[in-house]
Amino acid sequence: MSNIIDDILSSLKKSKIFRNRELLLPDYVPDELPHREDQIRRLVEILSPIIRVEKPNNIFIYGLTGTGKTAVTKFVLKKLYEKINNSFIYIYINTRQTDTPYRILADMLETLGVRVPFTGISTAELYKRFLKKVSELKPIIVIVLDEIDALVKKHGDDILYRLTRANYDIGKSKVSLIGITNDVKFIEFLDPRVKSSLSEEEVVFPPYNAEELEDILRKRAQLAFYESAISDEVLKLCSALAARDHGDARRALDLLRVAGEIAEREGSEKVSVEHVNKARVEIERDRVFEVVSTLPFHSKLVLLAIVIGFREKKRSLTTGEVYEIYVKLTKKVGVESVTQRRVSDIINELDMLGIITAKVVNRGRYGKTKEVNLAVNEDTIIKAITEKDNKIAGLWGR
Ligand SMILES: Nc1ncnc2c1ncn2[C@@H]1O[C@H](COP(=O)(O)OP(=O)(O)OP(=O)(O)O)[C@@H](O)[C@H]1O
Repeated sequence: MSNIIDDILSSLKKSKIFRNRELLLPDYVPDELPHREDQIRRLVEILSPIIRVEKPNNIFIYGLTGTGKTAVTKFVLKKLYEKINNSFIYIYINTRQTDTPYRILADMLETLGVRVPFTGISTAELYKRFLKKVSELKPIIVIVLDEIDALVKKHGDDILYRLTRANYDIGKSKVSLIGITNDVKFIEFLDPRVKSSLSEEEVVFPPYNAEELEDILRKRAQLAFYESAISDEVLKLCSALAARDHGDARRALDLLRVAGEIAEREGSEKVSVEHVNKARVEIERDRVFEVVSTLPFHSKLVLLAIVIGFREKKRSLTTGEVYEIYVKLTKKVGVESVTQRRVSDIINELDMLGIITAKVVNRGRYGKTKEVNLAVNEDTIIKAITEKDNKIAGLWGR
């Protein structure tokens, strides 16, 4: 047994592919961010009052996923901090991970050096302590709230409202906010006062095109891979695939990294086009697994109804057929069913997630219905539904 482990460890140690694989991981902030010069310049200009210890305007940053919003923001703040660290402090919080107003305030206080018990104090009290600490400090406080749509969808915009009011509450201009989101529609749902305060300045991150992605990948690959392990063909393929997807640099980097990992597992000395294609399948399978296994209970049942209907009828299904099978499943698991209207909404949600396709068809005097088809591998769906949910696993005889 220990021989197997030693063998694997020593083969990993002597990677022929990666010089430094970590440089391709999503959290790594590279020292160069090609094709984001405009956004970097804008952010530096907006933040420049901190040099004089004056509060910069609040900034609202938006753009699709993987367009470099987080990387650029962290990069700019880190570089500014290296140069002028006595005039400001910055706090970065990803509100999808730190997902309650309590934890957000607690994290902010802890970054400012104030210890906070895990529970036992109210959010209002924490906010008061935060204001007190901020007004005592000399530097400007820049707070980055990444993925703020996640926070607002879960907890409303109360905490944002408080933070946009912080300067009034302490009677000094000390706190600057940077809100980041990839959900452009989200801002419309904000309280108008929060909205206008947060978007004193707006910075938009457009998607990358294939050539830009290729430049980005090439720079990252030079550091992460041995020169002999990577080819132009592979870089071009990863960029083209990610550009087709909507110019997502994260996806391009993931493809390249996973292709490298597959090449390494197979003992190859070079990443090939075939490795990239295998990486595509592996990433898609992981994505489907992640999306499906975290669906709410009734959405899982609806999806299972679609899989069962498909196996029986071997053709696309109507919403009515899906509903019928779904109701039978709810009886089997002993839960109350939701309405047909809600099932129809769930079908739309599954469509938006890319798990199924639901196309409206006109059936003449029978009115309109939807043609429901599966868009991803059936076995991955079943595995994701049954592995994480005992109640549903029973239906499948596991
Ligand atoms: N111009 C660039 N040069 C090098 N790497 C980049 C560039 N833009 C993005 N990346 C890399 O792509 C990945 C995704 O970028 P980032 O997390 O900044 O995207 P995002 O716009 O914040 O996405 P999301 O909205 O999904 O959080 C990261 O690994 C980042 O380092």
